Amino acid sequence: MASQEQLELSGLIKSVHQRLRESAKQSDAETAWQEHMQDAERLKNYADAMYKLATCYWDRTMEVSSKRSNCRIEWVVASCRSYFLHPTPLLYLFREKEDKVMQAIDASFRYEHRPYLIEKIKLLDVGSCYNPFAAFEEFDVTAIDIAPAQPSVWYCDFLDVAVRSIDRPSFSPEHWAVDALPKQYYDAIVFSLLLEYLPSPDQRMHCCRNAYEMLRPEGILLIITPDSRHQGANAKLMKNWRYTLAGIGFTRIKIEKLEHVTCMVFRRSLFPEVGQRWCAINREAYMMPVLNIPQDFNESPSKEAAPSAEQRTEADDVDIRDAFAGLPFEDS
Ligand SMILES: C[S@@+](CC[C@H](N)C(=O)[O-])C[C@H]1O[C@@H](n2cnc3c(N)ncnc32)[C@H](O)[C@@H]1O
Repeated sequence: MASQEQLELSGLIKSVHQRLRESAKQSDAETAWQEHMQDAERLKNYADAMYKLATCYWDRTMEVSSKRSNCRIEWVVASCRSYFLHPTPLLYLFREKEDKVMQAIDASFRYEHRPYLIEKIKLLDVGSCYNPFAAFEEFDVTAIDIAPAQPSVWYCDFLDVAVRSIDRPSFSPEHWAVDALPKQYYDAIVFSLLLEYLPSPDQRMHCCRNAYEMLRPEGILLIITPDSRHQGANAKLMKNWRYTLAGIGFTRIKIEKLEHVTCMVFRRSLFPEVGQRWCAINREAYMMPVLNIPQDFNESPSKEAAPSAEQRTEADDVDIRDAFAGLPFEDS
């Protein structure tokens, strides 16, 4: 069962997310974000709480219960290894698949692939907080955050970062900050529990477009999103993410439900037509190019009375369960 401290840390994180969403509803997401970014104390408290929760509770619980395969960090590492470094990297399998799709569009399609050369996997961890991937030697990590909890994490707002045709990331060491990030440079970009921090679907979309710009063709975007509901409960939402990202030029190549999160890998396709074809074939009536999260559809908690036992929905039960599991994000 969760300790008092764990509940307090979760509560603090939840309240920051909630406050930001409330303020975006009352003004607009851009204004709410600017105000949020001015609040140095709140950002610092959030960073401290997140760091402690992740390293003292979540990661440790996974180790103790021998469920390391259930850990989002390990999942990202394993996915990158099999995609880039396996004796037969998955990357080449997806080339073959894309070629087949292109030939279905145009029977005369031919493309001469080159080997995807890689020494270390260049990984951009957006919303890194405490730079968990620094511990793995196969990565050359750029860790960024609006509230770094470790000195190896650079200050950077991914919603407001310059994306340039430069040959490496540009830093301003005196400010511990990123000046600009390069186009078509990273092999892998990680959004671990990032998107639900952002109060509006447009901001989430902006992050995904930025990721597309910064990834090498055939690079991958790994998205971890909180999800404690049963397998399939968020299936429509996740399928809509797939639809939306396909429209940008990503192909979803893996999705896996772990105990408290859904993990996905999207490949920056060599040919945007691959995503467009997926959209054309798979579009269902409800699908829209928008990145919603469950919280977008909830009423303001301040206006709601606490539900009685009979009124409680699955989401409320998940709230209660998560408070004890220590994952704070399935909030109202
Ligand atoms: C829930 S924490 C996740 C931390 C870490 N990735 C993990 O999985 O444990 C979300 C992080 O995203 C950061 N963040 C939110 N918006 C951001 C933005 N626009 N640019 C960079 N970092 C951002 C927050 O400061 C916070 O550290």
